[in-house]
Amino acid sequence: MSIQLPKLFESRMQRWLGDEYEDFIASYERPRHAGIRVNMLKIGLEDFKAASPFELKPIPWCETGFYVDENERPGKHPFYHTGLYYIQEPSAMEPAEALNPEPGDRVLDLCAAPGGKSTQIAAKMRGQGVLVTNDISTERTKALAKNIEMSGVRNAIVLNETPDRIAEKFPAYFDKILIDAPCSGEGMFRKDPDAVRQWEKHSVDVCTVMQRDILDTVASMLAPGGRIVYSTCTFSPEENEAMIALFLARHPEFVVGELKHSPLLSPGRPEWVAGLAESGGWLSPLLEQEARQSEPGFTRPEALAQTARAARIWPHLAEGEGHFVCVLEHTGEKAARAEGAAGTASGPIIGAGEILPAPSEGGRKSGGPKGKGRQESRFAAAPRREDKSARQARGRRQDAYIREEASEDDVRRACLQFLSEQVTVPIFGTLLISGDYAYACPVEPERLRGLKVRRSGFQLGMVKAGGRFVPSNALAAALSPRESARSLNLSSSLPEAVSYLKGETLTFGEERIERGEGTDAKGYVLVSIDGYSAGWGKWAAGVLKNEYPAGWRWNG
Ligand SMILES: C[S@@+](CC[C@H](N)C(=O)[O-])C[C@H]1O[C@@H](n2cnc3c(N)ncnc32)[C@H](O)[C@@H]1O
Repeated sequence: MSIQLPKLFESRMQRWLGDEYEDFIASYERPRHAGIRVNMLKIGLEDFKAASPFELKPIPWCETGFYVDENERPGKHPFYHTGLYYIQEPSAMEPAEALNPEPGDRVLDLCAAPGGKSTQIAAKMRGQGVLVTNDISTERTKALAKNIEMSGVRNAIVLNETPDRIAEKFPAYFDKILIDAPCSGEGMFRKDPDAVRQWEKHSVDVCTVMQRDILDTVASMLAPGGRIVYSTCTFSPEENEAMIALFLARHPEFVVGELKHSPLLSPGRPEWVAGLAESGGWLSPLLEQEARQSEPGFTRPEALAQTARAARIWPHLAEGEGHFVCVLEHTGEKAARAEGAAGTASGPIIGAGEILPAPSEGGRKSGGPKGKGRQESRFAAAPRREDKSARQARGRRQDAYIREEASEDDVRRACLQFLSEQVTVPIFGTLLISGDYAYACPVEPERLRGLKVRRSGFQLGMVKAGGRFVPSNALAAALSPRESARSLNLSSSLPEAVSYLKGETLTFGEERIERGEGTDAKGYVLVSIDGYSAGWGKWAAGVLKNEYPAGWRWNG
């Protein structure tokens, strides 16, 4: 066998799988499976199938997921840069399917980096509702923010926090929570040789402590009647069935929900936990202690039996790596949420030329723009009255822009001005200014106070020296060409697309810039590839200055 599996792992699997072990171990000789998931925020499924440069084979448990040949290098196609798909391990597509987020939901993805499941959740939410996506690792939230933005997500906040600090700000808030838990990673041994190196005797023990704490904290953030999906990419029953059974013992207000099983999604294995408990010595110290303390703990047959309703994806039974998924339903009654609550389709918009109050949790506060007509209108930055001292202060600030930070009002004004000139659709949320950056925040900004926030919402842009507003690439990626006052379409089959993605300057005449009548060709242009937005360029006198961000560029 080319992969050297840890001996202890082998003996544990042999013990649990019995006759099935030979098939299981033989799967390590077969190649791993690569997958992509179509981003429905940017393209419809049928359109993608028609345009796909790759041969696609459906992934049975995810309608938008497809197996692709890794040798076709899906990361090296212009469509990848336009966010039309996300490269994702096929089994990893199941947890967000089980969570089933819907437009208007409030969703937390707690352990989210680098963002595979968050982008999947966001696509299902269709830009409506609130997605809080978080990871405890500062470094990993950089990739998370980038993936959220490249996918054109408009309703996400990216946090870099511990679960308990989020819980302080969002008690009983979320309708749906995904815990893609840190785990011993046994299911990833075939895909990632590093996972083998990192696995050691104590991995399972260490992970169970983290998982237990995360589950308990998350329970306090779920609204009555809500749903938690707990997933791992490991086989060990301590981190899966036992973890769930103990959670049920501590939280009788939850039951394990049904999952669509198929020959490819196998049921959970409660009998392994019962066997563990009886034989002793196989449990992590934490679980042994818990099982004793929280009598009847997972030895309660009824709680343990529920874990059969969880699902496992096995590499010898399905085309995917090892995964465990369990739905936990809160048995409380769902409270009705008032129409117009934060982030929903009828919620407040920014860009109407006034500073809107924070969105209320239960519905719209007075003072914000109201009515359908208002939402359909273009942005119009209404002039605001400014007294003499404010005018003088602004004048001084503009003189000293290079040395001084722009004030909140400057950023707000510049942002609204830009939106009114460039963007032809409303944007939902409260305009929140953080340093030089402007965001459309989908929750009451007060909730974010004191938290480590990487993105306070949909990043619209920033103010640079001289008071110049520079739109973010997040904004570009989320808009369609017709939502921008100027746009330029490049063809994926011509070298110009890759030139743009490499950050090169393009030269062309104004006739290629699509724009409304009376709109000057000079200015910010939304650059798309085959009709799907990628980023900004700034055109003047036949030259398009490339604004595609360095960190997103095509390498090599
Ligand atoms: C399995 S990975 C997540 C993969 C991600 N869900 C995706 O689909 O791309 C687990 C993540 O949990 C994060 N993590 C570990 N402990 C955590 C904690 N206590 N709170 C939040 N995140 C945590 C890790 O940094 C890691 O990024």
